[in-house]
Amino acid sequence: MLVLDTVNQYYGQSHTLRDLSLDIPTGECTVIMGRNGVGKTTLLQSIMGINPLASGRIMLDGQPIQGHSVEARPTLGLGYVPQGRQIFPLLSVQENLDIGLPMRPRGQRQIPSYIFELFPVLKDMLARRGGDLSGGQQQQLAIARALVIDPKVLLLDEPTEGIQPNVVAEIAGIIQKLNKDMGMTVVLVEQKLPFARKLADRFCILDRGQTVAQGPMEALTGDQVKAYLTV
Ligand SMILES: Nc1ncnc2c1ncn2[C@@H]1O[C@H](COP(=O)(O)OP(=O)(O)OP(=O)(O)O)[C@@H](O)[C@H]1O
Repeated sequence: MLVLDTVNQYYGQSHTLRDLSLDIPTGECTVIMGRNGVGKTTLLQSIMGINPLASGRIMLDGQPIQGHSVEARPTLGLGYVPQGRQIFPLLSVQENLDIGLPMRPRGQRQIPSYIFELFPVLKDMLARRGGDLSGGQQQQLAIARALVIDPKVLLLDEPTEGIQPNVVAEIAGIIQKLNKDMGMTVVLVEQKLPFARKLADRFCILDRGQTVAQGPMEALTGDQVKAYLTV
């Protein structure tokens, strides 16, 4: 279980996450939703240690993780696919993947073979520069790169943003395999409601840095969608 307990975070004077508490159950897919600017990316970045907390605790399987540096968080089992993918455009696909290898245990520093089973397209493009891939292929590379460390929890920030519908369906299938077949805990920031409904077991809606609604996905009501999600 990943637990956020009364988390507060500021950018300068700007109070971005406000007493935010959230339980993310192991093995489930939890979607974080909310309008632009409510703090979804900040929440994921705080879990990854990119943004220091002003107060509150983040615990993974009962252990507080704030004491761990941003570099150490992946070794705790946290895989992160940032918004906008942020692959290295001038490095090859192989080099982008290899970046995670030093975080694997000694003696096991090779790309796990299941990654190429999930993303066969990447195997055919290992020598190609990341920047020469299509948007969908770059998103696949970003997910694959996060998987190199064998994460327990995979955090994905708007993985469908700017991606063609056929690739969105492919990415949905991959997330489902990771979550439902392999039991990986998934935290998904997503604005597209049908995609969220397809994948998520639970939802959490943020508004101005606070959790305003959460529960099983099927309990999300039309009124909540209207109040917090539609523009
Ligand atoms: N590095 C930063 N410095 C200062 N303010 C920031 C920074 N990053 C984000 N913010 C502000 O914090 C608030 C929350 O931003 P955040 O990106 O977490 O929201 P979001 O819900 O992910 O939005 P979006 O859906 O647009 O990605 C916004 O008002 C944003 O302008």
